[in-house]
Amino acid sequence: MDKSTETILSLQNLNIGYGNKKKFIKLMDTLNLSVNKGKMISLLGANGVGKSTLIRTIARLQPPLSGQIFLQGKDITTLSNKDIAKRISLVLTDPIQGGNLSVLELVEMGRYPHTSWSGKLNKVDHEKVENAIHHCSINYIKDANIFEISDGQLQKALIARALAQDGELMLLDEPTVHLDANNRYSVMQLLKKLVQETGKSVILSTHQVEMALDLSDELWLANCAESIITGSPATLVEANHISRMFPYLSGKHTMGEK
Ligand SMILES: Nc1ncnc2c1ncn2[C@@H]1O[C@H](COP(=O)(O)OP(=O)(O)OP(=O)(O)O)[C@@H](O)[C@H]1O
Repeated sequence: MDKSTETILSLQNLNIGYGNKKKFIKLMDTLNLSVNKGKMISLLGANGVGKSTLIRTIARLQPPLSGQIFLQGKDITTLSNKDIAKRISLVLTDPIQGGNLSVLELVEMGRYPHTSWSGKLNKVDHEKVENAIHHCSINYIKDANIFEISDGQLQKALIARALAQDGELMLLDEPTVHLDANNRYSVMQLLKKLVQETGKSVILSTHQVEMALDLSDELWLANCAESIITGSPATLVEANHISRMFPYLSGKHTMGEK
């Protein structure tokens, strides 16, 4: 099979939201989407539209209301937690639990789904950790404590942990939140570089519309009233979906003329 068209993720008739006996909130309806190998996808949409919920559902942190999710052809409900962790690397915005870790130790945690019960890292694990640190250009802080480094550096360390985990799919919920403009750009560029150099697929949620337009292979536009609209940035700009959803950008951003 041509690797570039290999489907890593497929969502089939997926409905997401929250439901219990008292309350039922459907956020996104009948999602039929797929992600190919080596693609960077940005998930855009207003506050509360359900971006984090979608990421959490794909990562199996919460169940869908209905429908199915396939990871490399396997229904995720049939996979063990360890299998999921080997296939999906997740970067959330939650504060890190775990106390007094160095950057190196944080990145090493990415290998835990691959180690035996002892949790001991072998030669391959150490190589993957070194590689991830190298790719993310954080060698200079690898011995620093994670509480001593800046938010931008920590975000890169978390991405390195996800890379060391070596899942085919990286899911990141607002990876640039709390970062200054330079660091937002540098983190998004890092993700782009990783997609190009490692062939991983990335889905990230963000409110950084312009950077997503510049760097993504595909956008998923989540809108309360409709199902997700997908396409390349150029296609979605041309079809006026971007100007309709983000009117503040009007006249400021058309593809190729910034
Ligand atoms: N555990 C929960 N139970 C019920 N409703 C929830 C729960 N968690 C989130 N919601 C609701 O689901 C909706 C979507 O939340 P979500 O965090 O997925 O949105 P989002 O698009 O990521 O928003 P933002 O851009 O602000 O981060 C919100 O209205 C939120 O209040």
